[in-house]
Amino acid sequence: MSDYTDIRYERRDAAAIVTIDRPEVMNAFRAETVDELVHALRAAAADRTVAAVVITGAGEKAFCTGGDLSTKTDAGYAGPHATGIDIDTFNYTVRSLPKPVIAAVNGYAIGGGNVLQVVCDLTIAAEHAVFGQVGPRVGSVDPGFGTSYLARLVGEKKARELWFLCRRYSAAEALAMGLVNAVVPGEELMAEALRWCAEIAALSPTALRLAKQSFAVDTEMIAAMSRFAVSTVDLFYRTAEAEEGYRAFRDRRAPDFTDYR
Ligand SMILES: CC(C)(COP(=O)(O)OP(=O)(O)OC[C@H]1O[C@@H](n2cnc3c(N)ncnc32)[C@H](O)[C@@H]1OP(=O)(O)O)[C@@H](O)C(=O)NCCC(=O)NCCSC(=O)CCC(=O)c1ccccc1C(=O)O
Repeated sequence: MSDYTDIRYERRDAAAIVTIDRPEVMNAFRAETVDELVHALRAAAADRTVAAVVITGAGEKAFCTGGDLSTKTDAGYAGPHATGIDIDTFNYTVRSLPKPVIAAVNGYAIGGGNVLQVVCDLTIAAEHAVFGQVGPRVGSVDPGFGTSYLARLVGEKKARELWFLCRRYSAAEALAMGLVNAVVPGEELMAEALRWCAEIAALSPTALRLAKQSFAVDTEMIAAMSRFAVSTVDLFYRTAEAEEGYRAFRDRRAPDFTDYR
């Protein structure tokens, strides 16, 4: 599978650049997008000339805005996996990839799009990037990497604030709370990501692989929770409460959850 429809895969020196290419929906992912991301990441893992991977979004507005709500049905996202979208295999592939994966956040990183950058090893954000969780507004939740692992990055209080208030945060705020590693002007984002890849390319690949694996061992319980969450979230997606969330987004109105309190 290299005739991708939803992503682009490019090589630049020792870097592999994977771009989510769905700007018409702010780079939201559907089932095919995630399957293609997994395929591209596996190709980068197998290619000995690749030292590091950069994941970014097409255009200047959005990195990724999570699940594509236009593909969501009353039984969850349209697609072949438990919740429709195989986000669990994506998370596993990033974590098990024996090379650093860098998120280059070029705009909105919202919902599952923020979790996507959270799962990456490193994140560089453009100054205009915007971060946030929106699940409780659109009838979704991402337990595991979206909650506990997020709390490892930003602390328990801040992680709960992200989920319980569903606010948006600037790149400067994201840097201050430990959600990203660095912030650069938008026009310098890819050049900076490629500089980081070049630095990585000069280091011992085996030392990097072992370091990455050792980080992952420590959070395997969270990975297991995320896998379990795919089943539980699947059940939640089938409820009228979840349906109210995504329908409200589509209808461009505020959701009304009063019947479910
Ligand atoms: C990102 C916004 C805040 C930007 O707002 P604004 O600048 O006002 O632009 P808009 O006019 O809203 O958007 C422009 C255009 O893009 C479309 N769009 C944006 N986001 C999406 C989306 N996610 N899906 C579909 N379409 C989208 C929007 O409709 C507009 O199109 P027009 O044709 O021009 O009308 C704002 O757009 C926003 O809040 N977006 C929604 C973000 C959102 O709710 N995302 C889903 C969150 S839930 C989630 O991601 C869970 C998915 C997931 O991770 C998962 C999936 C499956 C199994 C497990 C999991 C798991 O959670 O682990």
